[in-house]
Amino acid sequence: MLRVQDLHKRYGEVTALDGVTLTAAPGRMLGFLGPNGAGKTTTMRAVFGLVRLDAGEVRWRDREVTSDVRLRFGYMPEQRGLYARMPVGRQLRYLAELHGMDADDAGRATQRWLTELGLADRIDARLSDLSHGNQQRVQLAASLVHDPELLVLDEPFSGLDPLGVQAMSEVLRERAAAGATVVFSSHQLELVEELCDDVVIIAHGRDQIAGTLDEVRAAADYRRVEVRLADNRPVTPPSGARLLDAREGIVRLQVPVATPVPALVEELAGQGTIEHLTFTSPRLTEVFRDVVGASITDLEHAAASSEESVEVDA
Ligand SMILES: Nc1ncnc2c1ncn2[C@@H]1O[C@H](COP(=O)(O)OP(=O)(O)OP(=O)(O)O)[C@@H](O)[C@H]1O
Repeated sequence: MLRVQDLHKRYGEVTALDGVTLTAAPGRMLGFLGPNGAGKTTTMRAVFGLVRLDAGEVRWRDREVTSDVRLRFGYMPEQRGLYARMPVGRQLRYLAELHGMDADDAGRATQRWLTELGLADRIDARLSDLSHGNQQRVQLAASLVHDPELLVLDEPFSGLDPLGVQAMSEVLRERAAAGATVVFSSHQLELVEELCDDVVIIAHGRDQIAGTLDEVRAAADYRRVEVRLADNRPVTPPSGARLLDAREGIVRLQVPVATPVPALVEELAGQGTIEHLTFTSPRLTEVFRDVVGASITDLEHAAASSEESVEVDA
């Protein structure tokens, strides 16, 4: 279990972390989300001791995270940090040995991961001679080559083509299934929804919502309704509902969570024959927009009221 507890970090005037707290469990995948500048990279770097924190702590399996403990961690940083001119295989073997593997095991692990990621024939190529997506695969291999118990990846999917996304997804799923704790940040929320068991959304260096994917989606105070009436008859939103959009005959509505489903069905049925009706929790994208939008509004209110109080004091 990884526990990140109440992290605080300022860079001069900028508050990067303002109490970030999260837990990631073995055998599960955690999506670590937040808008640009929310503090995701700073939190991840803190797990690896790369940030001098003002306050807070990181614990692994209820113990302090020392450099020995970190040998069992794997990190794919946002600023990819491998040696551009060194042959791919050589640097993977080197990194495996740095993490305590002997030369034979390091060689085998290098072969295994390059094969698994479709790069076996590039083992002697220089990293800089590979395409962007293949360099990203090597970065992934570098974070995995020592078989870490905790895998932390900063935007691993950015810039990958659909096949690269699929390969990356499969590896992460397989690692979690093998018992590793997997944490990754991403702005591709559909992908997060597809892959993750758990989700944390942060904004302004603070966590805003955390839980299983289902909990986070169900926490919203509305549900999504999709409806199509026979003959594409138009739908008038029932009382309390809000029209989201209408495309190809399907009308999407937001209804308050307290709306009784039978009453909703009755009202829609009164408008025509229902051919299609679904009632689901909002998508992660909607939750993200709600949570992050609300926190920006809160901050603006706080700023406005502090300005007001300055004026009153003056
Ligand atoms: N070394 C640094 N010096 C000064 N400010 C920094 C430094 N590192 C991060 N920050 C600031 O801290 C805040 C959080 O940055 P961070 O990179 O953690 O955000 P992020 O959530 O990873 O963003 P993104 O989604 O854009 O990658 C930002 O305002 C950033 O400018």
